[in-house]
Parts: sequence; C-alpha cells; structure tokens
Amino acid sequence: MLSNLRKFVVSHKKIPILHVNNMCCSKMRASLQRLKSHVPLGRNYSSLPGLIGNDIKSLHSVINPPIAKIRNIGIMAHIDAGKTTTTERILYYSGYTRSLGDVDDGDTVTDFMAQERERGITIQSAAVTFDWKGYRVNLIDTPGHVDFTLEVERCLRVLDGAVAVFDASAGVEAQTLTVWRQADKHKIPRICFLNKMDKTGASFKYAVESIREKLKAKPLLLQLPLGEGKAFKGVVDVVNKEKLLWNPNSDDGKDFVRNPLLEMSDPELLKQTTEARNALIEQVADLDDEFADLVLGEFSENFDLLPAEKLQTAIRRVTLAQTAVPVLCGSALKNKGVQPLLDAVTVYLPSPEERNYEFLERISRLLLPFADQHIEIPSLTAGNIALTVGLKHTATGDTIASSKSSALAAARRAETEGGKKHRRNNEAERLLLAGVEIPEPVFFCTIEPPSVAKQPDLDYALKCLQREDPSLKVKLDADSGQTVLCGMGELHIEIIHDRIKREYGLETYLGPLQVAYRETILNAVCATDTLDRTLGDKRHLVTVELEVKPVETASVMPVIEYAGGVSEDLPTASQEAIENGIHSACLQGPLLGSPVQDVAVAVHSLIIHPGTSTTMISACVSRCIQKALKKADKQVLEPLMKLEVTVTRDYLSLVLADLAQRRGTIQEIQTRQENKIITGFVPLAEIMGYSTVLRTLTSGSATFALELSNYEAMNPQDQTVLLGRRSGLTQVL
Ligand SMILES: Nc1nc2c(ncn2[C@@H]2O[C@H](COP(=O)(O)OP(=O)(O)OP(=O)(O)O)[C@@H](O)[C@H]2O)c(=O)[nH]1
Repeated sequence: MLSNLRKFVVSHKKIPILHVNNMCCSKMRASLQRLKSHVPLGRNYSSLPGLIGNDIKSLHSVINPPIAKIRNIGIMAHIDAGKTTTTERILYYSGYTRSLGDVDDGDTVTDFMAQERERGITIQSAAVTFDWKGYRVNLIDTPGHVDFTLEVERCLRVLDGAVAVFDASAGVEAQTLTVWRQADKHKIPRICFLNKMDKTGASFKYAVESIREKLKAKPLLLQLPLGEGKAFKGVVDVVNKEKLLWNPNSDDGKDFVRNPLLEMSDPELLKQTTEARNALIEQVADLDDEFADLVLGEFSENFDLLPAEKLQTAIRRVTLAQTAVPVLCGSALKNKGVQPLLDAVTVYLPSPEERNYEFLERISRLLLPFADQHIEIPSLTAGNIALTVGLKHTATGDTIASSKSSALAAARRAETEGGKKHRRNNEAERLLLAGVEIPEPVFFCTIEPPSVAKQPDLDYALKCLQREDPSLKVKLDADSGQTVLCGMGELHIEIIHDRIKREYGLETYLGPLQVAYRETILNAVCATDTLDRTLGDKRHLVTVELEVKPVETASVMPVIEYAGGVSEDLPTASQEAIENGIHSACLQGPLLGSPVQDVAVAVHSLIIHPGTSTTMISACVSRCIQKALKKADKQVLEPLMKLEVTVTRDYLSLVLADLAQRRGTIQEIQTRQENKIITGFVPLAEIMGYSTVLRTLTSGSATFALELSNYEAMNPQDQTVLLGRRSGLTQVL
C-alpha cells in the first residue's frame, strides 16, 4: 500500500534512530499515482536528467554530498508574505525548474494539492531538493494560515535552519509571531527575507523595526535596498560593499550585475554603506567575543580593512547561536534579491552536523522528495531528509529506532548527557525527538457518509487523515451515534471535507459548525457514591468519597489528590482505575457535555471489596464525580480569539462598530503606513464566517488573522441564551 508514506531525517551521528514525520503524506500518495501514469504537471523538470527515470546509479552520485554541504531549511511566514513565490524563484535559479511558477496562476511546484492551487495558499508542507553553488539544499515550504499551525510545527522539528519571509509593507504580522515562537522553541537559526520591496508602502526601516520590537530579535542588516516600492531596483551588499542591480529588461531576474561601490561613481551610497557596515561590525562584536578580540586588535583603527570572510564567519556564529538574525531584502515577484538569499542560506545557516540531532541510518524503501515527484533511492547518508513508505503503525510525532537495544543505548547516553533521573522501564521513551505540540481544536461539526454502507470508508478516510494531521480530532457522539470532526478553524474543516471527496471519493455531509466550549465549577463540592453489583458469582463493591474544587490550571487535565489514608497500600491497578474514572468523568461536563477545565479532585476515602474489578472502580469514581459536578455552581467557558485586523482608515469605524456588536474588546489600534491595525479579542462564536463579513464591509480591502487566546467565562446572560438554545437540542451558529 502506498498510503503510509512517511518523512524522516537521517542523522550523521552514530545512534541508529530514525525520525519519522509524515509531512507530505497525502501529497506523495498523489504523486505516486501521477508518476505511474507519467502525467507531467505542466512544468519542466528537465534539470534532473535521468533522475526521474529511476536511474539509481546516476542518482546515487548526487544524493550523498558531504554533510557540511547540506542545508535542511524551511520557509516560514505569515499567510501571503510570499513564501511560495520565493520558493518558486529559488527552484528556478537553482535549475530545478525551467519556468517560473506563479501562485496567482496556480502552477507552482510546492503548492500542488488541488485545494492549494485553487485557493492560492499553502496547506501542507512540500519538500524539494536542489543544489546551489556546490551545496545540497533540502527545502520545505510551510503554510502561513493559522489553521495549519501544526503543519509548520512538525516541519520545524526536522529542520536545521529557516528563512522567515516578511511582507516589507506590513513587517511582522500576527502569524509571523506564532511561527517565530515555534522556531524559538525548536531552536532554529533563522535568516529574515523582507520580500515585496517593490510593493507600494514597502518600508525596509519599518519592517526592520518591527522585527526588533515585536520579535525581540536583533536584526543584522546585511543588505540595504536600492529604492523602495516602484523604485526598487536592487540591493546593496553591506558585507562586501557591493551594489547588486537587476537588469530591468530581463524577465526572469537571472541577469544581474554585482559591482563594488566606488567613491567616484557612488559617493553617497558608499558613505551610507560604510556606516551600515561599521554598525554591523560593532553589533556582531558585541555578541561574539572571538570577533570582538579580532576587531579590537587588528582592525580597531580601520574597519574597512576587515576582510568580508572574517565578518561572514562571525555573522554565521551569532546566527547559529541565535543571538541575532541576518536580514536581507528583495522582491520575489519581480525576481530581485533571491540569488543573494540563496547564498546567505549556504553561508549563514547550519549544516546538519552543526545541530544536535541524534537520528539514524537506513530503512527498506527510501524516496527522495521533489515536491509531488519522488525518486526511489537505495540509501542515504546522514543529514538528509527523505520519505519512506509502508509504516502502518506510525503517526506524526513518532521517533523510530532500528532496534530496541539501540534505542535503549541511546536513551542511556541521552540520560548521562542530560544528567537527569529516569525510571528504568521508561528508557526508550526518553529518546524521543521533541514532540509536536498539538493545539486543541476549537470547532466541531458532524460528518455523515452518503449512505450507512459507506460509514466504514469514511472511518478509514478519517483515520488516514488523522495520522497525517493530528490537529484533526474525530469522535463519536454517544447520544446520536454521529461522527464528529473537531478542527482548528473553518478553513481546516472545509479542506478536510474537500480532501475526503477528492482523495477518497466520498461525498460527505457536514452538519453546522459549532464552537467547542468548556465548563468549570465555581465552588468546592463533596459527594459519596457506592456501587454494589453482583455479576455471576462475583460481588463488586466500591464506596468512594471525594471532593471536586476549582483550581486555576487552564487545563482540562484534572489535578488529582489523595487523602493520606487512601494512597497508602493502594495497588497500582486500583490507582489507575480511579484516575481513569476521574478523567472520563471530566470529559463531559453537566452543562453542555463539554470538557471540564480548572478542577481538582481530592479522593477522601475509598473502600474496595476484595475481588472488585477495576472497571467497577472506574465506574463508581466517574459516577461520583458527575454527581459532585452537578451539585456545584457551574460556568460555561468559551474560546476567546485574539484578532488582528488590517484595515484602511476609511473603513476603521465600520470595522470597530461591527466588532463591538460581536462582543469584541479592542486592545489597541496602531498605524502602519496607510493602514490601521486593530488588535483585540472576540469570542469564537461571534466570529464565524468573519472573512465574508469583513470582505463585504471593506470592499475586500481588509485582512485579518485569528488565533486562540484562552477560554473565558461567559457572562450570565449569554450563558443562559446558549444553554437555552442547546436544550432545544441542536445549536446552530
Ligand atoms: N508585490 C509583490 N507581490 C508578491 C511578492 N511575492 C509574492 N507576492 C504576491 O503575494 C501573494 C501571496 O504570495 P504567496 O507566494 O502565495 O505567499 P505565501 O506566503 O506562500 O502564502 P501561503 O502559502 O498561503 O501562506 C501572491 O498574490 C503573490 O503574487 C513580491 O515580491 N511583491
């Protein structure tokens, strides 16, 4: 079966651990089918002579470059900053494609899912491999829309470096902050690319300032733009004091000249560049002691004498140490500035051996990804990214070892290095790659197959999609027996629905989209319960006395406490049964059947008759908690979203008035060039279908980004309305 394609990273280190990640799973499935029938994508891949033709020999010679010459990088940004367009240029200049793809024409290499091409957005990450000036670059284009945050996260954990792309007219936008934080978490060295320098309103200074202020990063200005907006024609290389000008008559941007800045021809620009270079040298010297010694010793009198290579080496060190980020600029759409960006990737971002991965070596079937094409290869050296097929029991986030003993050995080593204590029977679990953090879904809706006979097919499709995308949750509604989809947003659920149709041939029906509420209690309540049941000749008897009380954890995992007498001599199996009972009871609150958040459960006493099964213990505890929750004063919590709307001045008051009607609270209104940026909070229930409303209100000129902030207590009136609607059975929002 081809349904189990998985992606992994192979390490340069000795430990045979395989890191599995299923990026591109469905894409690769599509590609395999496409490859079989030899239907090209309408793009020319002839720069890979002999490769797609299964010529393993010729391939072998190109797949194993020295590790120091490998760069595994991701491209990340806010939606629409231009990642895909930049990637297209990169592929073109590296010789991977022969023509320039265009997002707006729907013919890019990396956005090859039908939904991506139709909507002009990236949904799944796509991997491509190409060479640039003797370096092997494995590049992953990640989605920018907030609904697909998890996809970005699972890419980041296997990457060595990243290029953060910004819209130079907007600077740091909401989703940039999210991906930046994710990259911080995975300690990914980065380069910033200020794209869209050709756009009206583009401002290098503004964008750099926003990197400094919002991302709290130290930007290293390696370039200065030559003109902005319509006047943008090239860049100045600050490190080398050179001017890079693109030929205005060249329609693909391949033709550009690099000339040293001279006193005679460019006195003003030379002065400006020298100042920028001196500032850069001082900034790097502040961050790197070795460089500071060099600069203060040999070159203190005249920074002009400092060779560019020495400065580059120091910039590389601070980039790898993540104490600063190199900043470059250009316009991917107008084909300017992409080649120097590629140079910077090879010069400043790390090779796999400069990162602390400890992965492994071989697997039976290996594929090298070229977006939606792939080539089977016999083996791969460490440090590369590839795909594998046929893993039936793995899912996103798994780490695979070649053998249990190697995993244990590696775990032991990790333990020694980490210097932490660990339980013996848990050794293998220790050697996991940093897992992906799966965000909680905020929307749900029912999904029905076209007929009852198709239910197994739907279950299968959902199972496969969930393995690829753990942010999609599927559950069964115990009352109605319906399948329920839980997702990250309207777009997320829409795409899943569409994929079930296109990839699994099933026309399904979605129920109305509903908000995933939570519940909590406002006071502490005690309850007792006894379960006495005789099954066959066995008597099961349990009596429990417990207390549920409010605590502030912002989590649906209840805090569990035992009174002194209870925990003594409590067998592990009984303890597990109690905790299972507690957890299952807290999954369905008494108000809406939603998960209960912010509670602690204290077990005061427990009497178990000998021979009572653990299932009965769980059932008794669960029933007792339900009883206590019912008695308590209860509160519905609703998802509160952080909202950022970018709108022109003319429409500001309209948008604000509309937000007020949606129970929105405004945090601040900033001015960014001609635009106003509104940031605030609004309940999710009030913001469904907002994209259409905003488009209508502002004649399509405004954009917005939405992110879950927290769960907030609903006010009593709104709660009464909601409960009233729910008791009338289905709530339609
Ligand atoms: N003016 C200008 N427009 C650009 C530039 N780069 C991209 N665009 C346009 O910006 C829009 C978004 O470009 P994409 O490349 O799809 O952006 P993206 O970041 O990949 O978007 P997602 O994948 O959906 O997050 C398209 O209409 C592009 O034509 C640029 O350098 N200048």
